[in-house]
Amino acid sequence: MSAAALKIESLGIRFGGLLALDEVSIDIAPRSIHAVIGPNGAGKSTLVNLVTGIYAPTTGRVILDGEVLTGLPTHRIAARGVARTFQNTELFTELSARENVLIGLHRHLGYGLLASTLRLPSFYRAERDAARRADELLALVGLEAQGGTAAGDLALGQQRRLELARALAVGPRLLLLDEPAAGLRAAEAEGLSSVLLRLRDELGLTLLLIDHVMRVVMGVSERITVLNYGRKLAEGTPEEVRRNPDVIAAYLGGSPHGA
Ligand SMILES: Nc1ncnc2c1ncn2[C@@H]1O[C@H](COP(=O)(O)OP(=O)(O)OP(=O)(O)O)[C@@H](O)[C@H]1O
Repeated sequence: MSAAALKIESLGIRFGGLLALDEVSIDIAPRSIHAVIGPNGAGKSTLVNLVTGIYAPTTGRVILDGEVLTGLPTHRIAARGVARTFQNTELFTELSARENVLIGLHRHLGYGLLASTLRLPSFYRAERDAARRADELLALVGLEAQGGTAAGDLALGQQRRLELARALAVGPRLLLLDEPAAGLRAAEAEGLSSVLLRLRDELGLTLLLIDHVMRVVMGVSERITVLNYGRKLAEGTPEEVRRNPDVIAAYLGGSPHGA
């Protein structure tokens, strides 16, 4: 897996009369964690939906390692190595943690209906490899002891890490995270932060992180972009952003949780 550089160029989208994102440009270095923060309705989720191809922009484009993603269908963008997690976890609660990861792996490996129906040797080999890979991914997110536990029985912090493991099953180079720390207790948020750092440092992933939990954002990000009313309000290191008077003013009305 090579590290991915993401270039967001003058990206904009209009929903009827509302300019939800107004010509926003962001450069994200390979193998880095870049956060996008901003008050509710600032355009953060819209940005993720534009990068993953769910929405088509009114202006601008998204470029991953020199290749233009804008205009490609979502599955082609995913095939280029872009994965995401959602604000609300989308786990199969009745299935075990390991099975949830295996589903992600099967979708990705797709060893073929013929091999699986006829139980060809390639099927068993693929199954064995998938089981090993699922356990590796669970260990990576600190859930090695929870493989057999139903996803619905895991604590919220564990469920969020399981979502990460499942997203990793498709072998992404760029991971987009939509509020992974929302609602987590302090210790859980800390556990999540250390997993995010591992994904960057051990897997060499590039991460675009959206979150309101400032402890996590400030603790893991190299750079932060602040959006407000669809526009870029500020950008810089966590320290620069924290001291920026425009950012402080934008947050005065509704201070970010966990700040
Ligand atoms: N599909 C859509 N149709 C119409 N308006 C939309 C659509 N998606 C988002 N919007 C509007 O675009 C603006 C930006 O929304 P978005 O969800 O991106 O904000 P956000 O920064 O992610 O907010 P939050 O922190 O609450 O998740 C909002 O005013 C929202 O109502």
